[in-house]
Amino acid sequence: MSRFVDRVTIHVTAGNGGHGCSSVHREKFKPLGGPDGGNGGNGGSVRLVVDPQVHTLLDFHFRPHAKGTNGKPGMGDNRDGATGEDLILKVPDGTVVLDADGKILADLVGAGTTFDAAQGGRGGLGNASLASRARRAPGFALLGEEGQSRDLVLELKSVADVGLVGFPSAGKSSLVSVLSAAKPKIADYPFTTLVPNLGVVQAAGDIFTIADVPGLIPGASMGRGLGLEFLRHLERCAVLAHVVDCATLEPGRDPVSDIDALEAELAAYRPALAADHGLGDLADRPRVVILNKIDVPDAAELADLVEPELVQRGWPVYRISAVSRTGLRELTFALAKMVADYRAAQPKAQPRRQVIRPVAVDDSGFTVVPDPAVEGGFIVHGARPERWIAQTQFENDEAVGYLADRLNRLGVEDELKRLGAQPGAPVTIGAMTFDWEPTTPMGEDVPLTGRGTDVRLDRSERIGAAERKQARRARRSRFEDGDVHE
Ligand SMILES: Nc1nc2c(ncn2[C@@H]2O[C@H](COP(=O)(O)OP(=O)(O)OP(=O)(O)O)[C@@H](O)[C@H]2O)c(=O)[nH]1
Ligand SMILES: [Mg+2]
Repeated sequence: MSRFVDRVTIHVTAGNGGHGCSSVHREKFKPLGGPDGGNGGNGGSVRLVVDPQVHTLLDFHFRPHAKGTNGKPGMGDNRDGATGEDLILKVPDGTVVLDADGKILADLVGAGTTFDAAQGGRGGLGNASLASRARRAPGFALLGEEGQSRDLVLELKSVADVGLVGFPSAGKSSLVSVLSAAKPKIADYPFTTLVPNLGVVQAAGDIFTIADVPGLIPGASMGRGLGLEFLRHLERCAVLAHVVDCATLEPGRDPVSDIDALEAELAAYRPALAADHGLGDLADRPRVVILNKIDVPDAAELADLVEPELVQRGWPVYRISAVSRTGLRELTFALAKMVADYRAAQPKAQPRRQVIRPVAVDDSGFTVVPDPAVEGGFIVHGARPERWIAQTQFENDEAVGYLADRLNRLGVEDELKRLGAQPGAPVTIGAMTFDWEPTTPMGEDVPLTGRGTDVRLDRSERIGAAERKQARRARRSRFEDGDVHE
């Protein structure tokens, strides 16, 4: 029996998007055939998928880092880069996903249930996709976005069929060790068991699992002892079995009062996931009472004494000894039958194809706030402007011009103006701070340019047709004047 790992922190990183390509189509006699740079491929995401074949989180314990494949960059000739492959992490049924702060993000129940752990970065557009009427041959492409990266905590509640409930040293671990191949630690001091052990029990054709959990003491539902830790593991058990120590010499304890004390704890426990999949309250779970240690003479007598009262409560009672291995056969078959009955009574679990995604946030807006660290500076917040910054090749003037246009269209410029930003003010968006140069000198309209460089970045030095004509005329007149001989 492998170690039963039930809580692990994993670091998931999705693949980065591939960069877009900036390329110009070339062909014989057609040297400038228009932009043909392809788009970068999207990065691969990381997904958690419930697989009924997986029973522990052990793998994650050894390999806590998971990364999706990067998207490939776009290429010339309109070839798009390949999409990165998604990384599928198989998790056991009943895995609870929490963020690093302990907030529950998802409870994965049912084969095939999927959780998007990290979203792959979008591929950047190539210059072919960026071409428009106003910008016929863009000399730049967009960069691929980085893949999402985050830490997640995976928690597995033992999804055992039978959960053992009992005071410390009642013999729970001993029982699991004789019923299954599991070898939990057994000792005569309380709280020997600190993490639950799962055992697989075979009863003729039936197989069921049994969870040996830490001992329970009064006050556990308030967190005493290993309290809540213990109760958490019982939430998904189909059958609860009280393991009672009939040989205890502690004053004030006897089988009936032990059971009553533990029942009170079960009743007081508010399952964190009570409503989630119709398991109902712990109180509704079928019970069985196991009177242990009857190899001790006094214990057998005590068992005789209390058995009628327990039977009267409607609970099946079994007398066993884990040490001398008596009464185990009947107990095993009885538990197998209770589990089978319970399973049959449950609505059939449909294989679910549910996909759980982080709630989509509205990313259309943006806000501009004064920068507390810099006098006269501003910070622009917003998913889109921040994404655009990440997509921009800042060494390329055209790309910067395109970014400026996008920000302008979104209204960032207007908002900066409204807040009284002065030209040259340091403006921070995402990881980038730059001096704000209004793209439109206040109040003036800039005509759209044709292809190539944006006029606003670089005033054109090219000579217009009118100027050429004038120059020709000037040359001709000089020639007629004979100046040409000089
Ligand atoms: N005589 C006798 N002793 C037993 C029997 N079953 C368990 N014990 C003893 O009781 C002590 C406690 O047994 P464990 O199996 O560790 O008890 P536990 O309920 O798992 O205890 P915690 O893990 O501390 O909650 C050990 O010394 C066992 O040898 C039994 O049937 N007869
Ligand atoms: Mg134990």
